Amino acid sequence: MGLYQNRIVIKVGTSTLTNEMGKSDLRSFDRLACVLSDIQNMGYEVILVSSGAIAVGTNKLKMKEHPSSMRMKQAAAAVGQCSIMHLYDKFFGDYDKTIAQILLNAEDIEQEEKKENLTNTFNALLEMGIIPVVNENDSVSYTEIESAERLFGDNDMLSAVVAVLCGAKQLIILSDINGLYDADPRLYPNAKLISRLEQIDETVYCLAGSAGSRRGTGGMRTKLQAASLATAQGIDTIITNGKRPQSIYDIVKGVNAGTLFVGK
Ligand SMILES: Nc1ncnc2c1ncn2[C@@H]1O[C@H](COP(=O)(O)OP(=O)(O)O)[C@@H](O)[C@H]1O
Ligand SMILES: N[C@@H](CCC(=O)OP(=O)(O)O)C(=O)O
Repeated sequence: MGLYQNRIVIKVGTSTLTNEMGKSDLRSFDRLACVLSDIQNMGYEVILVSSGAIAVGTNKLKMKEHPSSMRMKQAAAAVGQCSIMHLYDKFFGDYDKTIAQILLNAEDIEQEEKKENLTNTFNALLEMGIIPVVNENDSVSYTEIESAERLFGDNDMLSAVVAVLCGAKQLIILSDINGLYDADPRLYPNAKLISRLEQIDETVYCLAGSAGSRRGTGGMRTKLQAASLATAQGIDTIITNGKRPQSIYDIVKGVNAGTLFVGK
């Protein structure tokens, strides 16, 4: 399949969009909107895959703890999704950009007709210079939240699925860490950043531990699975730090920042 050389998918995790107290990190939202708007002004087509609905909803509902039941998680996601779209609309609006919301479930990708509709919608939005903001439709689906048989797994996987569906040239996964290290730096402070990988095999999976913050899910393992799916379709995948979205300027020009998984 041919890839669109100017089309980029960026995924941002909960840990980048919320602070230690679980509240929305407004500076992160603003910085991200600024860089992505600027990148679009430079001629790139931008698709944003954003997590954060459950965490932001949990905060808005003033729940004392992260909800443990499925129904409360889904309710929190329904509330939080509104809030994050409101914030994106506000910040992207400041940079004169229009955004659109696309909420997906696994079956939307599995059925050929739905898949085609979805691709047409993405293409129409991008042609009009609109920035689609994608999340899993958590309120009607549980694949993301806790199913054992998961296609998306979490939003890392969803971002790879979207990158493949849209024929993006690059998938950029923004995390709360600079990239993949040779061990989890939270446990091993001397761990070294790996700047480039041609192959994702079992030895690489062995380096990946679980999520770093209470707010993130999946940790590096799900990012490796996403990179594996995307690179198999020729899509370069980069993990980099969401607190410094300015590195996206380098990444789109092919300059390394974080960890690059080379597309095959
Ligand atoms: N080998 C590794 N290299 C880098 N980070 C790792 C590694 N193993 C585990 N991690 C953890 O993965 C975390 C990032 O994943 P996660 O918490 O799910 O964040 P996000 O919300 O950005 O998706 C890091 O903060 C880190 O603690
Ligand atoms: N759809 C969920 C995403 C959960 C998820 O994958 O979170 P993260 O590991 O921070 O990307 C939400 O919006 O809360």
